[in-house]
Amino acid sequence: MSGGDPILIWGAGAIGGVLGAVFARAGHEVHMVDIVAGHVARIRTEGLRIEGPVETLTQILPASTPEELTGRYRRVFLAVKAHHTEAALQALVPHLAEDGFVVSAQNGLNERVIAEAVGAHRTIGCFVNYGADWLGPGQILFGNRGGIAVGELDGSLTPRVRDIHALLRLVEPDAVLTENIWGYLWGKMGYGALLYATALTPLSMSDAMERPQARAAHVAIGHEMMVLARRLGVTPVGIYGFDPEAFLTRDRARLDTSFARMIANNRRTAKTHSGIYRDLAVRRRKTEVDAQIGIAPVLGAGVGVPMPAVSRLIERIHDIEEGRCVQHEALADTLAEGLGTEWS
Ligand SMILES: NC(=O)C1=CN([C@@H]2O[C@H](COP(=O)(O)OP(=O)(O)OC[C@H]3O[C@@H](n4cnc5c(N)ncnc54)[C@H](OP(=O)(O)O)[C@@H]3O)[C@@H](O)[C@H]2O)C=CC1
Ligand SMILES: CC(C)(CO)C(=O)C(=O)O
Repeated sequence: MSGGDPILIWGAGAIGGVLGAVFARAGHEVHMVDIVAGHVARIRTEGLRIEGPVETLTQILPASTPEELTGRYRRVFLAVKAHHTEAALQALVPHLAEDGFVVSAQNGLNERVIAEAVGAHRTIGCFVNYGADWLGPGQILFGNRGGIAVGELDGSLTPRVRDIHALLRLVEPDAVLTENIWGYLWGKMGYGALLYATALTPLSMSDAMERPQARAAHVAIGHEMMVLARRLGVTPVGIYGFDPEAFLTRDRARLDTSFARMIANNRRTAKTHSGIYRDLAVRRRKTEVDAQIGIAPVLGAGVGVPMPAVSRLIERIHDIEEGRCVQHEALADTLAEGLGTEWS
């Protein structure tokens, strides 16, 4: 057994499942929590199987539903979808030790919500970009390696964040310990918004990003996000080929390079479609849109940054969620039309 306090993973799906299985394989004591009873049962009997091109492993782990869980934990990873964060926290907080903290292994700015619930001093920020899919009870596809960054919200390099960084390096050897976690989270807000645009289509992420007809919309969406980040005083960090400066300045050559890199990276993954696409087309359920990129237009309104293309994107995702339209190859193409923000 490796040193350190036991680790609680709250949300044992694609992201949390990979974390828990890899930590446990390295000898850490890990407890998994999930609301899907059949998944929990499989994890503690036959084990959690991680499969795909990155690596294959099976770990039998202690696991519970939130109702079954007992005890208090110091090291907690939260890996539920962004719109489940508040509900998860309600059940999680009684299990958080006095000196415990929650690491958000999620997309979006959930650190704000977690800090509201448990205090900023008990919240650690984390950016995750490896690709994974929950395939069924006890079974997760680890589709591709991807960036991970972890940092305290105030940028300080504390012993506990160094400890979490060391853990995350078990999953991604190049995981970064950062003094600018908000920069990574906003980099992913920009890139993530593009993934929402790709999910308006049935195409793979790379095919959707490659369509010239969608380029103006993609640029407008990324631009609005990066203008907002800057207005909020954040310096976004480039991730997975997404170049914040290219989207901020809309420099054509730099954008071409950025798109080429995002497309090439997404061609190398066994996870061809985003989690958003899977929610819409495979799992047929609501996406994280409101809790993830939906907060951007609200923040934008507060600081005078209009976000018309992002707002249209959010409306289109709602249209699909609520059955008013279906995914279509050209659905993203018109998002920037007539806004005067077209890229030329
Ligand atoms: N998958 C990926 O490749 C990536 C995902 N992310 C982000 O990581 C986060 C997690 O996503 P992902 O792992 O894909 O999601 P999954 O749906 O695969 O896993 C989340 C798990 O948490 C469960 N859950 C929901 N509510 C609760 C609750 N209150 N208490 C305990 N468990 C709960 C879910 O059940 P149910 O399914 O019934 O809701 C599900 O089993 C998201 O923010 C996502 O955007 C970031 C980078 C890549
Ligand atoms: C596609 C991916 C893994 C980012 O690369 C993602 O964040 C998602 O599926 O939501």
